Amino acid sequence: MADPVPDPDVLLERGWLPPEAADRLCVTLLGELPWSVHRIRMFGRWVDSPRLSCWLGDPGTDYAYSGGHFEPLPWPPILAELRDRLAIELGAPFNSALANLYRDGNDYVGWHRDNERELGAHPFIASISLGASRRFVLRANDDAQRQMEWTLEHGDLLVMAGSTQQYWKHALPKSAKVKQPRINLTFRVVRP
Ligand SMILES: O=C(O)CCC(=O)C(=O)O
Ligand SMILES: [Fe+2]
Repeated sequence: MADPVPDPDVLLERGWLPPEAADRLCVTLLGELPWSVHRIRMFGRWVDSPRLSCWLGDPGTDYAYSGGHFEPLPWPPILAELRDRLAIELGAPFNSALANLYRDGNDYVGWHRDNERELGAHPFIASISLGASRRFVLRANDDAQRQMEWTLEHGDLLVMAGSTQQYWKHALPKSAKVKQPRINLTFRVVRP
């Protein structure tokens, strides 16, 4: 019999950012990041990604995902500070981040893995949630019935590590009742 798929290597720290810091970050990023619609490739077609995004990072951390290619925007000070705190606490040399803005519950991210070659064999991803609470779901690649989910809230930190991207997909489903925006920051280590 094949080895069972390991559980995802996920850590959730509620309220990692205190409410006032999370509020300030959310308002600043909403107003100041140059949000845009990324074009991604889905089932062989180019489509608008169903959310707004902004790719940030050190020079040279160009990132190719879903068929697109993105040059990073330099770190705004408020994000450089957050990156440094995460790097120290988690012991990971984060050099880039994908910021996502879900304008309301109609915006979403479909099932995917963050397993691009640039992220290495065991991608280490630290994800900060700001604004509206949204469901975040993990599903085993080989068994759609095997799922786990969390409601990510303002100020939460979620870390995905180890073999999570190898064996599990994740998604942030639509939610008709959500009327408020949510921002998500996923800090990553991109190798040349
Ligand atoms: O918004 C989230 O919590 C997840 C975003 C995500 O999976 C991604 O940007 O790769
Ligand atoms: Fe992802």
